[in-house]
Amino acid sequence: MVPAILDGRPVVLVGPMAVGKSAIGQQLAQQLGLPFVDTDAVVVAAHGSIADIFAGRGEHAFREIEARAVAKSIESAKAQPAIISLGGGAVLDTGTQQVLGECTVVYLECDAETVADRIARNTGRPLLQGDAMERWELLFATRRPVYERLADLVIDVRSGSVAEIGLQLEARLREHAALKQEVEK
Ligand SMILES: Nc1ncnc2c1ncn2[C@@H]1O[C@H](COP(=O)(O)OP(=O)(O)O)[C@@H](O)[C@H]1O
Ligand SMILES: O=C(O)C1=C[C@@H](OP(=O)(O)O)[C@@H](O)[C@H](O)C1
Ligand SMILES: [Mg+2]
Repeated sequence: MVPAILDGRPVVLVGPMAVGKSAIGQQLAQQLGLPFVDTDAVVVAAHGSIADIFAGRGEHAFREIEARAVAKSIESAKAQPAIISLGGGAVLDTGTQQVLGECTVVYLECDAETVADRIARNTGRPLLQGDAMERWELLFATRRPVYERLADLVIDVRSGSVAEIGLQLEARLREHAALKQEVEK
């Protein structure tokens, strides 16, 4: 049976790099007893590391592979409910934007100050080579309107642990599902 909190739709977490999409998605899935799908992990399992794909085949090839992984993951989550976290740039694909119209999209909202330490610790992201913070801020500025436009729910992740934000997100999803049911009555 599909849990009422999902409202029949896959829940998909979006937002810029290092805001916690993977960690909070995993946490939420665990709370709800649902499978968790990280589309970056789907890509890596089939094609090797993201850094190697960027280096060997370029960003364009990565985006094509990513869009297919996102579409497949969302399609299967319609039949077999799951929580899905995307990579930060997946929302740029117009096909993905369309598919997200059939999901509950959660935008994790953050700022440069909060992610600075996490970005400094993890140097594996190909798009953050060089001055990582400058690159992050530039990417965020161009992508922010897309995240905002696609979002059904916006969660402020500037404070709180992964566990605390997971519980907040669960409460917001319940509220959202209940409101939708009320409107559809
Ligand atoms: N609210 C949080 N508090 C502390 N650490 C966090 C929080 N959210 C994420 N992290 C940590 O930040 C790093 C990046 O998180 P991750 O989930 O990989 O981000 P994303 O998938 O958005 O790039 C990970 O080490 C994760 O454990
Ligand atoms: O923002 C991006 O363009 C990217 C974000 C990464 O995922 P996270 O947002 O989970 O770090 C990963 O998909 C790739 O390095 C590209
Ligand atoms: Mg991630």
